Amino acid sequence: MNDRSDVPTAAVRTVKLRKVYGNNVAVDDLDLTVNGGEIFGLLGPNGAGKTTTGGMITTRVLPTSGQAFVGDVDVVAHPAEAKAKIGVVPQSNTLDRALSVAQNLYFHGRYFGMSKRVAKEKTDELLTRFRLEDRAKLSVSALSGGMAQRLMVARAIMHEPTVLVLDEPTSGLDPQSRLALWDILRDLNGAGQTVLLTTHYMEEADELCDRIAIMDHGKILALGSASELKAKAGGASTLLVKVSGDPGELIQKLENAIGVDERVKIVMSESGVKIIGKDVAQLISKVVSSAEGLGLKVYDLSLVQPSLETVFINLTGRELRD
Ligand SMILES: Nc1ncnc2c1ncn2[C@@H]1O[C@H](COP(=O)(O)OP(=O)(O)OP(=O)(O)O)[C@@H](O)[C@H]1O
Repeated sequence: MNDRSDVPTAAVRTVKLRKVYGNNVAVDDLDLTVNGGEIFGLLGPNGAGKTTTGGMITTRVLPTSGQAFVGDVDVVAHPAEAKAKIGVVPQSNTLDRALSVAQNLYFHGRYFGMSKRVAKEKTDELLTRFRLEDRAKLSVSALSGGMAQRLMVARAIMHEPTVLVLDEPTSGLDPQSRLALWDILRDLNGAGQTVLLTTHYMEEADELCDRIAIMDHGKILALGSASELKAKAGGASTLLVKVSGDPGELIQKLENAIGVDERVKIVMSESGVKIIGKDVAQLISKVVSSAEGLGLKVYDLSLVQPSLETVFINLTGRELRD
């Protein structure tokens, strides 16, 4: 007997979800499931299609084809119903500058059908919870970036959505505000809130997310927990080499000396030359002699353990960063 009554409905599900802009396939037949109660991260470089995916799930971008569901609600067929189940924190500041901090919350509550009394109570509760009570009467333009972001999260969860969707939530925040926001998201999730976020910060995905989908060119390249993804990279680590002089020459020479294939990849990054592979520690002497042969001085050499960055480079041959 195939009794599926005990299988919980996914918090978010996409079926062959697709968005095409002109000739550009921004999201390419994406099948994705976010389980209730998890923090799910879409990790990828700029232009991977993360924002467009989030936009389609949150009804702000119309799919070219395919479907997206929040719970069992089809977001294209029933956008109003879907919106009530979704809390959105967009990439840019969308707080209403004509309103005070408290009013931004209050009117959001009213918009979602709360009575004046309930909207007022909820506003006060959220201002306290997000440590904004002493700013309640101020204009939102008086808030720091971190505070504005906290207010946007407070506003997004005010109507108790099934899923909280955040697009690059810590982009542009200082490190302290970033950590504070991670704490807030962990607390919310601890209280049962399902979270879907997009990010191009591998640390953010690594630290925060239960499961991560690595995305590039509109497709998911790999999916799993951070440790599962790192294990999939076959334990590849990174040898980071810094030389005085032109590292381009060194890359050329190393490619000849080491032989680059699917087991070893060499990329140039801002921080130096990265050699990625399983046993790269064994290549140290070859790297040093290659550099010396070119008259380049190696002034730093370090071995970096597998990270999501390694996973991304292994999958694409490119760096995750811009
Ligand atoms: N409104 C639009 N019109 C035309 N092309 C678009 C539009 N929005 C996105 N694109 C294109 O779709 C692709 C995916 O963009 P998207 O913004 O979803 O990526 P992303 O991974 O979220 O990157 P970012 O972090 O820069 O927002 C890119 O090639 C982008 O140029």
